[in-house]
Amino acid sequence: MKAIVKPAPELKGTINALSSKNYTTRYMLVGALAEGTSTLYYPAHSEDSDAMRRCIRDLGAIVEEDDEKMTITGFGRHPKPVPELNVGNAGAVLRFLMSVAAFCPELTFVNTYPESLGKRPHNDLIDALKQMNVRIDHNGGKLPITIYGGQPKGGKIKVSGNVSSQFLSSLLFMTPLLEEDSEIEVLHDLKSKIIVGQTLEVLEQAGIRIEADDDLMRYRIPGRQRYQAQEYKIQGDYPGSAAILAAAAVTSSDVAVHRLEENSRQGERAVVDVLRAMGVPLTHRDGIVHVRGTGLLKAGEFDGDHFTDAVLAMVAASVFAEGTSRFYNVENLRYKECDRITDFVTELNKAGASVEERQSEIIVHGKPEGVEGGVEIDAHYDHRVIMALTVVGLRSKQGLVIRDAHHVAKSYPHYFEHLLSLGANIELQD
Ligand SMILES: O=C(O)C1=C[C@@H](OP(=O)(O)O)[C@@H](O)[C@H](O)C1
Ligand SMILES: C=C(OP(=O)(O)O)C(=O)O
Repeated sequence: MKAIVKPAPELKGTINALSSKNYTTRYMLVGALAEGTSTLYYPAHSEDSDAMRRCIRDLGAIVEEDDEKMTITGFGRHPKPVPELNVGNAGAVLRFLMSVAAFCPELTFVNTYPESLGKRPHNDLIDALKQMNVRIDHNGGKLPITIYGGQPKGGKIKVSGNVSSQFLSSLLFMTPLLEEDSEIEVLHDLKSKIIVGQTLEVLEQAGIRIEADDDLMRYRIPGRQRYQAQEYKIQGDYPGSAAILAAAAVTSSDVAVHRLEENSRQGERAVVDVLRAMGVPLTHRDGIVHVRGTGLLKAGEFDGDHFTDAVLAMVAASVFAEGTSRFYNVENLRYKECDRITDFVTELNKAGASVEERQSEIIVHGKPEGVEGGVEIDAHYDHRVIMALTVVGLRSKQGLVIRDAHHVAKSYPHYFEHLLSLGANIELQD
């Protein structure tokens, strides 16, 4: 699908935020690891959540759904020994299930997105699982990956945290089910640290006990635990909503996004403060972020690791700010659906923005007068590139054509529909 994004001077209306992708994958997983029946209210519906649902079903969970809820009868620590799983393009789903696969005799994760997930590294998790008596065949740390499990062992486990927090989260979900107690030590830095808080929150709700140091670098996990079947309610998604808020910030707007809890543990909640720091007029109360945009923004300096999945949307907003903005501590954006520094900066500059890259920074020289546009953008298989470039297109002189825009469905299938409902002028062509 091609998205032809035309300039939109004004956006107006109300959106219900989609449900959180990162909570949905976690609640589905803990539902599958429990032995009774859990209920998830308002789970997300997107390619990534579909991937988790498909995989836990393949592994033996019974999943039933109606319009508002999903019930999951789990398999506990006894997944069905299937030969193969297809996680689509979902990094978190792959990494969380690699540890679960350690309970299966032989399971291959296939490579269906060679240009995206197929390029992402998983060595740090492979190294950790090897310490646990799990044998693994892999393609230089990448897909396809075959896990020969059966008898995983706890004990002392070291895992590096400087590429992705998902490796640590994966081990935190699996180690409580082991016979032995475990101690996990995180080596190097821990990137996307905030999201590990979401993992610990969900584990606690599922009745799992874990002792974590305050800096989240060491954990003590008693073995022989059982996940409890529970009821979970999924909150609105900040990372996806960040793109809608950025669109409202760069136009003349009156846009309210509902279902965004003020006290959420999603790191991307920080976008409210980032936009405020850029001078965007907004309020946040009763779960509603209300932007009354003027299109005037000022530059700022931000530690992007605090809101990793919303950095691209905030960079897109800063393209129109007065002054130079700096997003630092973002090196691990290079290991996501595409290289979100080099690939994204290339597309922004193609659109007429003035953006520079460093190994772990994105530097934006703002153009309050707008960018030229009038070019075709490559989506690089990345939903967040698509959402962010759409924001840029809305304030370009000649619009932008985004190729392969259907990849937006990885996390936010209704993104264009939501923007259209606010009055954006976007044509979608198959
Ligand atoms: O744990 C999770 O669900 C996620 C962790 C983050 O990845 P990294 O830890 O690789 O930064 C985030 O970007 C991703 O969308 C989801
Ligand atoms: C990086 C992302 O997801 P994942 O790592 O789960 O593929 C994302 O949603 O932006």
